[in-house]
Amino acid sequence: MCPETEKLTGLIAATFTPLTPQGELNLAVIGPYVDYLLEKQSVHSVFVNGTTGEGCSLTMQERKQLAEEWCRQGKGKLDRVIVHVGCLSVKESQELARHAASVGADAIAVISPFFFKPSNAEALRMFLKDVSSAAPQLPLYYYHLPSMTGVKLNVSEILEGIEKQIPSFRGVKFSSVDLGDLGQCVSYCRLRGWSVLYGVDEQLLGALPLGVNGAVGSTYNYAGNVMNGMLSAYEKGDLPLAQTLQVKLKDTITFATSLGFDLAMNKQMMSLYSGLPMGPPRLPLLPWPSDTIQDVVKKLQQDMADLS
Ligand SMILES: CC(=O)N[C@@H]([C@@H](O)[C@H](O)[C@H](O)CO)[C@@H](O)CC(=O)C(=O)O
Repeated sequence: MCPETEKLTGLIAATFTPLTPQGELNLAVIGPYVDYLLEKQSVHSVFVNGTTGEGCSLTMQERKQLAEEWCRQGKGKLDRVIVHVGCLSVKESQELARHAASVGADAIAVISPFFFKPSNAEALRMFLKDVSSAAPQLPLYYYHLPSMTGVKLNVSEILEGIEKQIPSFRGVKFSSVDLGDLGQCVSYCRLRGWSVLYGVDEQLLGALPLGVNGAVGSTYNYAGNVMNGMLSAYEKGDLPLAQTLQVKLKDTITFATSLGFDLAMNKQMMSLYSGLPMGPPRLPLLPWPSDTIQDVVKKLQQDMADLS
């Protein structure tokens, strides 16, 4: 059974998946990637095989290899390795959940299936329950990302009574801009000692007064220092500084969006900014020309400079 779980706090990097130029997993990058996050970004936890990690574009075998390597390289260094195990097939999600437990992951997260979508909250709770039954000892987080899944059920509705069905349920990764639903979700989770992690990096500051415990996002791979600064400014009550730092990240994303920001661009930004070879995105995503990436990384460098 899943023990009581300490709350997840602070920034959690949604990791990119390093691929070779030929498009195969490049597991050798993960060791240096762990060190980069810790030493250069002061980010101490990771969320593996999620959207940023192209989890749904990877094979089962690749997802297992990545989960295993992140746990192996992160052992004794990272605070938490959370593995996303959501799949369209509940059986495959169970297999990944079982595997995550066997390699020492700290928690699992599950997105809603998005081809055949759950028709109501109960159907989604049943799906999550079946996944949890394969790894009952691991804390389970529901990963809410309606813009990508098209599953628009309110989280507050999904949470209703979920603890009775899923004893290992410990919270939500909330990647929606619906702050009303977020507030209700936080209120439900807080009463039960669970965590809510916000997933829209460019407006994290807006979610803090509602009581989110931490954040999972792609940009903390390269803007971790600045956003850690934003969190501590908020905690100290220095709102003008927190606002400045938050808007800096938004400025970068706005510029990237004007060029067509997507996961492929994000991944290439990470490679150029960090020096870690993340490699190409996987089809159907297409790589961007290098001059576009140079422009956006120049903007990122300007925005991050002298703020961290
Ligand atoms: C749709 C999407 O990819 N959202 C990102 C954000 O970090 C996003 O990249 C960021 O807010 C920039 O828009 C995360 O919520 C995704 C995430 O945590 C994950 O990779 O699982």
